[in-house]
Amino acid sequence: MIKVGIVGGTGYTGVELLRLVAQHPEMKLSVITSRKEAGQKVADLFPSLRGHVDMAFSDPARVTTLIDCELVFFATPNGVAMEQVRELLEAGVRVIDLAADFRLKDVAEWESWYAQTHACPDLLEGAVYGLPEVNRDSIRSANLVANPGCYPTAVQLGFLPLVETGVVDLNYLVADVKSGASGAGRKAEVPLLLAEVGDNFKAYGVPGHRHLPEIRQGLRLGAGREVGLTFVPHLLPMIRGIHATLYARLTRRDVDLQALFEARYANEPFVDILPPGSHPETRSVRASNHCRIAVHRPQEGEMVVVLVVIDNLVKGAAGQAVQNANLMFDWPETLGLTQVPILP
Ligand SMILES: NC(=O)C1=CN([C@@H]2O[C@H](COP(=O)(O)OP(=O)(O)OC[C@H]3O[C@@H](n4cnc5c(N)ncnc54)[C@H](OP(=O)(O)O)[C@@H]3O)[C@@H](O)[C@H]2O)C=CC1
Ligand SMILES: CC(=O)N[C@@H](CCC(=O)OP(=O)(O)O)C(=O)O
Repeated sequence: MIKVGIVGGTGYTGVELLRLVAQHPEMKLSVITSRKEAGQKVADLFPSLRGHVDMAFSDPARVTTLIDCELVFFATPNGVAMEQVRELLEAGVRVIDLAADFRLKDVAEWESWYAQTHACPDLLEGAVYGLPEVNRDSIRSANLVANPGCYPTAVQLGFLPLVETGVVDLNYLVADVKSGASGAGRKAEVPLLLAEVGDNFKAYGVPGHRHLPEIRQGLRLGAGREVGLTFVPHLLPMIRGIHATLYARLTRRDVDLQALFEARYANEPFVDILPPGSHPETRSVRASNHCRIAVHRPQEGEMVVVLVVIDNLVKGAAGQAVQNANLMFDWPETLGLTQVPILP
């Protein structure tokens, strides 16, 4: 078993990591941090973990045992991991950052979207973008993995079969994506109150959302050229789940889209291409690491519509991080990730 640390264990992705690490046969939780809850027992704060996690939160400013871990997950806000990663890497600790610090290769682009100066731009080149369906081999040998964002996971998995094969107009891709409120993190903010999110529905970030450059970077690499993308996120009155509706114009009419998607993901343990005519639901992936995709060509016209669902906290964050860890430590890729989704 390897020793695992989690920095930021009281957020939604940190608690989801705790749930998954507690069930993982090769990981032993060694450190879990929180500034606000330091000294508190994890199971007192999160009773669902009673009997599974017998440990207290440590103050990240005082903890010295992270460097004794083989693997540290950062489930912290953007800008935290980049301040600490160098020391961990130099001590031989492998790191998976669930935030965005190492996702963009272009430091100027990162600094303009995240409105911060990057603390270690020299580490960007060696960091591996942790989308296993694209970078599996590089992830295996990576010491620093940038876990993708939740929206970027759904949008890239849905568009990649189309852009990699060049069967759509790459100048006009449209991603209309909806997220549950847990995507915004566990914080006390008025827009996240039940009376604001509940029985309500709205778009946000239309002029520009920080996931736009991340998605564009991934699609550009898949297509081998720049892509034009309109990305519009929405906040749904539900807790978990992302639903992406993706639109593109076909440049080839003779393509069998169902066969294309099935072939692209034939060996992927967590990507499920649904039968023709399907409409995936977010609850079909709730609390699981699966991504379910349906591809449509309405009225046999020139538009392709791809529907993608993931759980933002699992395939969109903590589950994907564990999938990456499985690759890094040469374990079966599905180890500890075989949970069946929860219905209803
Ligand atoms: N929610 C989601 O669906 C997804 C989130 N992500 C990303 O994952 C990261 C975590 O997200 P989420 O769990 O939602 O966030 P939360 O806001 O819910 O939790 C953040 C956690 O980080 C800790 N923290 C905050 N500031 C610091 C700091 N300066 N140093 C150390 N610890 C700190 C907090 O605890 P305390 O303040 O007590 O220290 C808390 O445990 C974010 O970068 C987010 O963008 C990625 C994909 C999906
Ligand atoms: C619903 C909601 O608010 N979602 C978040 C995205 C979540 C996320 O985790 O983004 P990073 O990992 O890139 O920080 C948002 O739009 O800001």
